[in-house]
Amino acid sequence: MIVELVKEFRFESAHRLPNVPEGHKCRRLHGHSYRVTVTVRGEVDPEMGWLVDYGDIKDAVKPLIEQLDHYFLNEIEGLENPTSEVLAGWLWTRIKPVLPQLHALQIHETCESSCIYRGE
Ligand SMILES: Nc1nc2c(c(=O)[nH]1)N=C([C@H](O)[C@H](O)COP(=O)(O)OP(=O)(O)OP(=O)(O)O)CN2
Ligand SMILES: [Zn+2]
Repeated sequence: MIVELVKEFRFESAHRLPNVPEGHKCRRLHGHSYRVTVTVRGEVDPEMGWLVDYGDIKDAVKPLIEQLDHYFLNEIEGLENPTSEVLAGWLWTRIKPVLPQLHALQIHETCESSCIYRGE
C-alpha cells in the first residue's frame, strides 16, 4: 500500500528579490508568512501501520524552519536571491538526506502564490 503523508510548517521572514528590475515591488524589503507543505511517499509498514511517524517528519524539517523563522532570508548562505523556487531547492537539499521518503515540497509565499518542487 503506497501512501503520501503531508505535514505543514510555518515561518515568518523578510526578503527582497535583488535580481528583479528596478521598480519591481519585490525589489523592496518586505515579509511573508511562509507555509511549507512537506509530502513524503512510500510503502506502509504493515507492522507499524504507517509510512513514517509524523514526528520523524517534524524532527527532520523543524531545525531548518528555525534557521529561517524571523530572519532576513537574503543574509542566509544560498538564499541571496530568495525566490520560492530557490527556497524550495535550499530546503530539498537539506531535508532529503535525513528524510529519504521526501516526495514534494510546496512553498506558499502568499495565500495565492506557491511553488511545488519534486527534486528534479
Ligand atoms: N516565480 C516567482 N515569482 C515571484 C516570486 C517568486 O518567488 N517566484 N516572488 C515574488 C515576491 O516575493 C512577492 O512578494 C510575491 O509575489 P505575488 O504573488 O506577486 O504577491 P502578491 O501578494 O503581491 O500578489 P498579488 O496577486 O499581486 O496581490 C514575486 N514573484
Ligand atoms: Zn516576497
